[in-house]
Amino acid sequence: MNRTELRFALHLIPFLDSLQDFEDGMVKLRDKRWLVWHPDVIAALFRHDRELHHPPSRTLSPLLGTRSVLWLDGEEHTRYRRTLAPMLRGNRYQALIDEMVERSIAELPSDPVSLPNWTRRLTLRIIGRIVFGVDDEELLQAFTRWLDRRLNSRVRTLAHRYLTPGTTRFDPHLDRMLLHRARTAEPPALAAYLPGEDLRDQVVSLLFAGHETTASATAWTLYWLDRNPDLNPDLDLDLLEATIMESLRLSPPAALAGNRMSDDGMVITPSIYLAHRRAATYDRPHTFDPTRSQPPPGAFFPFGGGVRHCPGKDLALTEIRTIVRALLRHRRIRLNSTHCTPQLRGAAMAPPPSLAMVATCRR
Ligand code: HEM
Repeated sequence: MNRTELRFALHLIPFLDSLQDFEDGMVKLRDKRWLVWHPDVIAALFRHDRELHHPPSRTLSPLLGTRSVLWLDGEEHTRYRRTLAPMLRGNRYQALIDEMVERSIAELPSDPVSLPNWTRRLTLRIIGRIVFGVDDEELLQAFTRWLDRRLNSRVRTLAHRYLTPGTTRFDPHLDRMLLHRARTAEPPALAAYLPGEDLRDQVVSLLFAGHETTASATAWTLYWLDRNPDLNPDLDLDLLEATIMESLRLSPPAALAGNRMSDDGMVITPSIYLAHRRAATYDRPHTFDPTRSQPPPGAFFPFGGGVRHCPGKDLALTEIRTIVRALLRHRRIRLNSTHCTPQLRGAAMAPPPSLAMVATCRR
């Protein structure tokens, strides 16, 4: 591994920050491996996505399995997408989300809680209900413990990736519990529509993809609102939407989209983080400004793009909107947000667990 790749692997965010003035909007990581963020290149890449391959993430595939929808390709991938698209529409679950959010807010103590941990627990409960059709707190806690042991620390993540590459990191006991829940799910729960042969990998992938990023997007939105007390998006839905979008721009939950590979083996990684902070595209790129105008194609893609664009986008936005509005309606929020260095979980960029929220009742 060369020095550039080592910095990419070990210090992703400082490495990306060091590239912010590169006008080309692309950098070679090693032979046949490029990191790209120029909007024209990104737009062209997504336009031709169907002709490209989508190799598995070396960090995530030992956890999510080789059959995960995140890296299946061709006909199999199209079939899964067709099943998932109608099942992940946000308005289908609005009543369920309202009820779960209200309950979680009612349970909030008046003592400080870790904001990222709270949003993670809530979004996992929501996707758990969507996938299995029932609440199973014990199962979700076991899933979180399993995930945390593998992704919670950058050192652990990298040790697994480079010292024991290719080793699966499944927990047979947890897999048995997940499969039992999935096999006994009744329609309209999502698991009831997934084919039996890949069930474990798809269920784990949906639970993972369906909560980590949404949790971090919600926590970042609340963070930016706390830093900009003049904004009052509770009263204005357009402003709330613009605030969420600007938070997704400046603090994208996924710093990188999935790898793309050409027939001759050239691997291209789109950098969401760098595209969203490009000075040639955005005026004052590091300033939080929800009044920005529409960015050009290829400049804003928090949910990726092309044939792999996130199928959970609508659901995620419904969750973020609902959680933020309900919190602002019921509680007065204070965060201890002075030092908020992003924490990486895989390539997901979350606020650190030390970001604490005090939520007092509004009277
Ligand atoms: C704010 C929240 C979310 C963000 C920022 C986000 C972001 C992303 C990104 C960047 C990708 C890769 C796209 C690409 O490579 O072009 C992706 C893929 C995916 N996401 Fe999301 N996501 C979010 C929420 C969700 C939710 C709620 C679900 C529900 C299960 C979900 C399920 C998936 C799946 C299954 C894929 C793989 C799609 C494929 O490869 O065809 N995501 N997401």
